[in-house]
Amino acid sequence: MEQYLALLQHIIKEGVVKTDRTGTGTTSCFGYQMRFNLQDGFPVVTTKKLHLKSIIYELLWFLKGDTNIGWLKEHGVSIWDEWANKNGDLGPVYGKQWRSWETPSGEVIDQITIALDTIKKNPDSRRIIVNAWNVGELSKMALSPCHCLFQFYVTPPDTSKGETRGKLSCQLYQRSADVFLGVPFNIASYALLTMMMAQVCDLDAGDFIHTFGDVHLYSNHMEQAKLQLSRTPFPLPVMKINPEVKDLFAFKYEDFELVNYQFHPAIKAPVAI
Ligand SMILES: Nc1nc(=O)c2c([nH]1)NC[C@@H]1CN(c3ccc(C(=O)N[C@@H](CCC(=O)O)C(=O)O)cc3)CN21
Ligand SMILES: O=c1ccn([C@H]2C[C@H](O)[C@@H](COP(=O)(O)O)O2)c(=O)[nH]1
Repeated sequence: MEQYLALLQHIIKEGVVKTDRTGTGTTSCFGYQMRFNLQDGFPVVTTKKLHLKSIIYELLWFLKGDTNIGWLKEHGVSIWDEWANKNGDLGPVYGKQWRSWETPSGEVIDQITIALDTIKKNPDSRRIIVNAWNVGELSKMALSPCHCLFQFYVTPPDTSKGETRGKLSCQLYQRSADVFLGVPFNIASYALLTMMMAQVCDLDAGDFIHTFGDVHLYSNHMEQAKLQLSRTPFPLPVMKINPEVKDLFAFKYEDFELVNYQFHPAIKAPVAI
């Protein structure tokens, strides 16, 4: 995960001090990009222990179209607790927009299913986009989408190299990024989504490209970031996914196994609300 350490270093070196909505204060840059070849291993931070269980359950929860924290809490995941109302609702956040975006005429659009169908039937399409930034519903969301738009791209097989399968890549635009707490989650989550989508479309996983708007380190994460930079990263682990699953919406937590994950000790940090 040299890419992640380079991002931490970039913010510490080039960032400007900026106030923010939460009142915490950040060091921030505008615009940055990282690329992960998913054949090189699963991109999980190794310079601290990452809680992969929360990441997998959160992704399955998005894919269910769920926007209430009840299901996450049943599985011991608490990362969304601070933003939910007393009934556990977050408003029309990611799950709603991914699976059931409502148009003014009352039509309901399942963007994920459309993306899957397009990858299978029209892989050269330049319109394979999922957008969570539903301007008309932002005021009803507990938090505006941070990972707000992603696009898929299919590379055809290179027959001169004997390849028989194409590769699926994904690029995410993240408008706002908490580099210490959020970004390790976001990288692993989209890398996994790309691998799952590739498997059910009979493609290999290609690249995950992570593009940022306001990418920041909170002032109370600076020491933790420097501690990570003092540690030597380990080789990346491998994510094994149950090959039997051919329906994106049928994946369960037990279908994933992270093999050979070596990591440095966890580092605690407060989340800015
Ligand atoms: N300021 C902020 N940063 C975020 O990353 C973030 C938000 N707000 N609000 C919405 C979601 C919730 N996300 C979160 C929230 C908390 C952790 C967190 O506390 N992580 C700890 C413990 C992980 C666990 O309990 O599973 C960590 O060490 O990674 C991570 C992502 C990502 N998002
Ligand atoms: O998946 C996520 C969700 C949230 N974040 C971070 C980015 C910001 O630090 C806050 C959101 O605050 P805004 O004022 O709405 O930008 O949450 C993240 O990094 N990843």
